[in-house]
Amino acid sequence: MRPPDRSIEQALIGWLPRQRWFAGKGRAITGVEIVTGTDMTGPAEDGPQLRHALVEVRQDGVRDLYQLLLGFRARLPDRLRYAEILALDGMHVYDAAHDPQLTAVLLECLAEQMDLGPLSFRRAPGAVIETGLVSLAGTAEQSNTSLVFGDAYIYKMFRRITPGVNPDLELNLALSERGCRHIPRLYGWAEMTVPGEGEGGEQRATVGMLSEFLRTASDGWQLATTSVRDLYGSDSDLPADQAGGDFAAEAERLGTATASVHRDLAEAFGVREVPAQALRAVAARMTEQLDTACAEVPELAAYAESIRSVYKDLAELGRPVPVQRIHGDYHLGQVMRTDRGWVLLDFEGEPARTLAERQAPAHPLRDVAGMLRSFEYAARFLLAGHHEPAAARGEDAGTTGLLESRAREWADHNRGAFCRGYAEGGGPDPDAHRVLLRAFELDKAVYEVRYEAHNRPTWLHVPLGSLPYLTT
Ligand SMILES: Nc1ncnc2c1ncn2[C@@H]1O[C@H](COP(=O)(O)OP(=O)(O)O)[C@@H](O)[C@H]1O
Ligand SMILES: O=P(O)(O)O[C@H]1O[C@H](CO)[C@@H](O[C@H]2O[C@H](CO)[C@@H](O)[C@H](O)[C@H]2O)[C@H](O)[C@H]1O
Repeated sequence: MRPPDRSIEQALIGWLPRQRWFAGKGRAITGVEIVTGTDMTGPAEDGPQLRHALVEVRQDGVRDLYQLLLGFRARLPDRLRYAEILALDGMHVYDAAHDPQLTAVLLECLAEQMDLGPLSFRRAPGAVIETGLVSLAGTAEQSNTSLVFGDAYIYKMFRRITPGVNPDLELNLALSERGCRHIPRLYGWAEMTVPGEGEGGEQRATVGMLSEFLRTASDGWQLATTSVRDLYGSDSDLPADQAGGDFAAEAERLGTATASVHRDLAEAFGVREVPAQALRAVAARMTEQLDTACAEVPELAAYAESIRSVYKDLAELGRPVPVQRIHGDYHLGQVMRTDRGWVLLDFEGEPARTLAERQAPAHPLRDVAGMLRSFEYAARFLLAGHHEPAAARGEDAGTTGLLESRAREWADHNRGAFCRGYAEGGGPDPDAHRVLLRAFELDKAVYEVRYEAHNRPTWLHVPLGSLPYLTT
């Protein structure tokens, strides 16, 4: 007999905060309710059973929806022990995302375009989906759970569910329709009916996306940081382009691929102009973010005046600027180099923003700024501890100065290459839009200061350490 929902809900209060993808960490959970439960396997005497669950989690008066795959087994094999949520009356309830015997059902549902209660599974136009592949749940630090099926597909199971079409699916669908070669091939998606705003309101929401698994790809962050290590380890007289492992040619091609995706997005969703006077509101929002960040991270205050003056330049730009759909959370961890060039992933936008904010059109140089910040991160993150006085680390000041200057050299060299590739690919030339680019880079750096303070305090020195450069 399966435990009653009440017992599962109770167990989830302790289990959810331990999950990497749970967005409400650090806030007390005041209630969990299984809003919909959908059996995805038939009743089996002995075998495991799969139930899809949408749960509402209440914290500080805020209600969030999360998607779970619940597995039920009378005997839990040791290999699934770590995924257990509850054991009651001889039945184990566990996170079935880790059970390939059950996740295989997802591929079947997608291949057959099944409708199961509130859930609908759909194939992308022209796609054929092979079933019977074994899945492995990704171990990456992620906001969602990804299941790799064989070496053919990756199913992204969105964890926090927001009513509406997820921008990742929305943009991937539009880019696929345009034949864009800088995204993984889209095979299908899953959606469901979820409670919406207002009394009795219901809406559809995207809950999963099946894409081509890029099995031979290398991730941009790994490639870039390998190049940085080569430079740190090389003879100090060798310039960045001769130190081995030079990343600049890749950075340039990445710039060109970015411009190509921006062009496809502009054609698919259109471009509109933001009048010059509206830039005051944009600058005011950036200033608000800065004030909040300064209150949380006092070290930022030393740069506040210089940052404000850049935002003032933006407010007074005096000309309209074009805006369009963009990636929205663009960094080296979101791009992969494949045998067909750079491929862009995860068009969801910054995880902490609302759906409306993530769907809002923006200037494409915001993405360029995001990637330039990422180059800065790649160059600086190995300087861990180098924000402390050299003597405290038993080093002389010369070593610190040398590493700092090598970091600057790597970042400048690759920034230049990326911007060149972006302009050559038809994007707005970053060099010709310095006010916009500087404001976007600083806005991102301020976001990162808060992000690191909340999520990875040992990385806080990375965005803080680049502020002297960005503010001069
Ligand atoms: N199509 C793909 N092929 C290969 N690996 C992928 C693919 N999509 C995602 N990944 C891997 O999974 C990681 C997380 O994917 P992402 O879409 O960014 O998920 P999340 O929204 O949870 O952060 C990526 O950084 C990449 O390493
Ligand atoms: O990938 P996510 O959508 O979860 O994005 C969030 O986490 C990122 C870190 O994983 C964070 O990115 C920051 O760190 C990266 C190196 O780990 C660096 O390349 C990025 O430039 C930097 O912003 C991202 O900001 C955050 O939204």
